[in-house]
Amino acid sequence: MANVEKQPSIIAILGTGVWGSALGKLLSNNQHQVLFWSRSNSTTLTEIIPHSSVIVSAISIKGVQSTINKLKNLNLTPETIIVTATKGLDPDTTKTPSQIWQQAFPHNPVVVLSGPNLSKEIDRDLPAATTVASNSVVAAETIQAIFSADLFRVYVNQDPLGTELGGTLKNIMAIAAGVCDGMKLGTNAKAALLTRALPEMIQVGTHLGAKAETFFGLSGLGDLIATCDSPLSRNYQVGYGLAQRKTLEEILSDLEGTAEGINTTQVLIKIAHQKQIAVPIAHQVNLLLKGKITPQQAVKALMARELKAEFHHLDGK
Ligand SMILES: NC(=O)C1=CN([C@@H]2O[C@H](COP(=O)(O)OP(=O)(O)OC[C@H]3O[C@@H](n4cnc5c(N)ncnc54)[C@H](OP(=O)(O)O)[C@@H]3O)[C@@H](O)[C@H]2O)C=CC1
Ligand SMILES: O=C(CO)COP(=O)(O)O
Repeated sequence: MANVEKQPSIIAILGTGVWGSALGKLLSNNQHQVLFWSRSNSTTLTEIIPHSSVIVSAISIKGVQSTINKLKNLNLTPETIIVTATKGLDPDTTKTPSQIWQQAFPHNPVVVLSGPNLSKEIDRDLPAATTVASNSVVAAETIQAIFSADLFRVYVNQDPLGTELGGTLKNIMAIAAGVCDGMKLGTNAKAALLTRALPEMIQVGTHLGAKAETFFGLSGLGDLIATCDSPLSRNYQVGYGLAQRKTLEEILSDLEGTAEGINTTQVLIKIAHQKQIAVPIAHQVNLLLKGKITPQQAVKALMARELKAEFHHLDGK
C-alpha cells in the first residue's frame, strides 16, 4: 500500500477524448486541479505545463510523438511525473508510448496506467481497478495515491513494459473476439480464442523484455476479459463489423473514437516478422483487416494449424 499522502495536486491531462476526460473526472473527484489540453482547444501547453506536477497523456498513439515534440521546448522539471495511458505502438519505430516518453524525457519518471478500464463504465461510476507501473516505485506510488478512490482501485507493479504491452496487444485480440461473437461461433470457440490469445501476448511480451507474470494481472488477462467481452470496446466493434462483412471504411465511419488495435496489428506483424515470433491470431486479424480473407477463412486457418502441445509457448521456444 502506498505511503504517499493524498495532497491535492495540479495535473495536466493531454488529450480530451473519452479516456482523457474520464481520467480527469476521477482526479477532479479526488480534489485535484485538472488542466486539460488537446490539439483542438485554445489552452496552450505553455499555460498549463509549468504549473503541473503530473502530466497524464491519453492521446492516441498517432499523436504521441507530435505532442512530445511540442512539450520538448518547455523544460520540464525532473520532478514532473509523466503518466501514459495510451494503448498503442508507434508505426515508425514500433516503440511503446512509455518508451517514446522516456526517450524524450530521460530524467523524468514515467508511469504506465493500464487495466480493464472501459471509459463509459468509469464515467457511470461503476467500480474498476487498474495498474500503475514504473521503474520508479516512488512515482508509481504517487500516481496510485492520486488516482485511488472508493470506486477506482489502483495497484502498482514494476514492469511498465509488460503492463503497457498487455493493454496494447489485447486490442488485437478484441478485434478477433468481436469477429468470433459477430459470427456467432459459440462460447466454446470464444473460450478457446481468449485462452490461446494470452500465451500469444506473453510470447510477444517476453521476447520484447516484459515479465510473463504481468500478463496474468489486470493489464493483461484483466483487460483481455473486459475488452473481448464488451460491445463498449471499439476494437471489439471493429471485429463485430468485419464478421458482418462490412468494410473497414464502413466500420470506421460509424465508430466513436479510436480503435488502436488496427494500427497495433500492423506494427505487431512487423515485430513478429523481424523477431520470428509466431502470432497466429494476430496474423489472421491482419489478413482480415486488409480484406485478404473472409472471417470463415480466418477460422478455418486457425483450426487447421499444426497440432502441438498446449504449453509449448510458455517455455520460450
Ligand atoms: N476509451 C477507453 O475506454 C480507453 C482508452 N485507452 C487508450 O487511450 C487512448 C485514447 O483513447 P480515447 O480517449 O478512447 O480515444 P479518443 O478517440 O476519444 O481520443 C483520442 C485523443 O487523442 C487526440 N489525438 C489524436 N490524434 C492526435 C494528434 N495527431 N495530435 C494530438 N492529439 C491527437 C485526440 O485529439 P482530438 O480530440 O483533437 O482529435 C483526442 O484527444 C488510446 O490509446 C486508447 O487505446 C485506454 C484505456 C481506456
Ligand atoms: O482499453 C480499453 C478498456 O480497457 C478500451 O478498449 P477500446 O479501445 O477497444 O474501446
